[in-house]
Amino acid sequence: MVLSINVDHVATLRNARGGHFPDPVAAAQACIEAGAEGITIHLREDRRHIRDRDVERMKAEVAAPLNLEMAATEEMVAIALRVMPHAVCLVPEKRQELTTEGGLDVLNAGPFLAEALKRLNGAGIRTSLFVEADAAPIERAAALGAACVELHTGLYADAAPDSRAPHLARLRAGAAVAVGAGLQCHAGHGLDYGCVGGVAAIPEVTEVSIGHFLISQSVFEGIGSAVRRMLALIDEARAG
Ligand SMILES: CC(=O)[C@@H](O)[C@H](O)COP(=O)(O)O
Ligand SMILES: NCC(=O)COP(=O)(O)O
Repeated sequence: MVLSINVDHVATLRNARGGHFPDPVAAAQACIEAGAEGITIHLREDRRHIRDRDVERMKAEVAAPLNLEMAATEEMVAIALRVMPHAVCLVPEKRQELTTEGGLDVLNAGPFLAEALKRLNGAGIRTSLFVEADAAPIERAAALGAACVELHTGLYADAAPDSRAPHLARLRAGAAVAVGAGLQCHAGHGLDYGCVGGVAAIPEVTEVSIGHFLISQSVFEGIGSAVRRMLALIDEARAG
């Protein structure tokens, strides 16, 4: 299972003072040195954390697959085709949201989503749609030509531990639908030490993106320790 670390909130801290540190690129390099196999960044339309220069530097200076999360807009597609990250994950964005609140409304998406996927696929970029773990959006993602889906794990992660079972069952079922539809199945949002194991134990899930909790935990134990601890929990869960 690939652990891709989302370093958005290193940029949040950097932007708090408008300076140069902490540097999200240095954080990404530290994550890779600690054993993470990918980096995820979300270039939001409002640039509240990751900025355009961060995207360019992450591609140029970090020797690991870069997964660029972005809205399905002309502006973002043009940036992706210029920077050429390893992967793009199309996610929903609402200006007023604190963080991503759910999966893309794939079933009601306009024609631009299919166009964006065609252009990104055509450039050789691995495409993914961030979706709820339900058959209809997953199957629609496959029909639209996405290579992957990333299952939104927020409801599972935010649930009280003794209430997670139905959310995990939904993720398991969604992962099976995804692979059955010929998609690579990834997962992410809100995962922490306490709940990552349930998702990591889903055999069809081949990549998880983890950011806010791990960067927050880094404040107390350092980024290398947090990455190694998360990897150990993932490995333990995969081993069953
Ligand atoms: C799509 C998703 O769940 C996250 O990767 C997203 O980046 C969250 O947005 P913030 O990083 O702005 O919280
Ligand atoms: N797509 C999920 C991601 O990149 C990280 O989400 P979070 O762990 O910051 O909630």
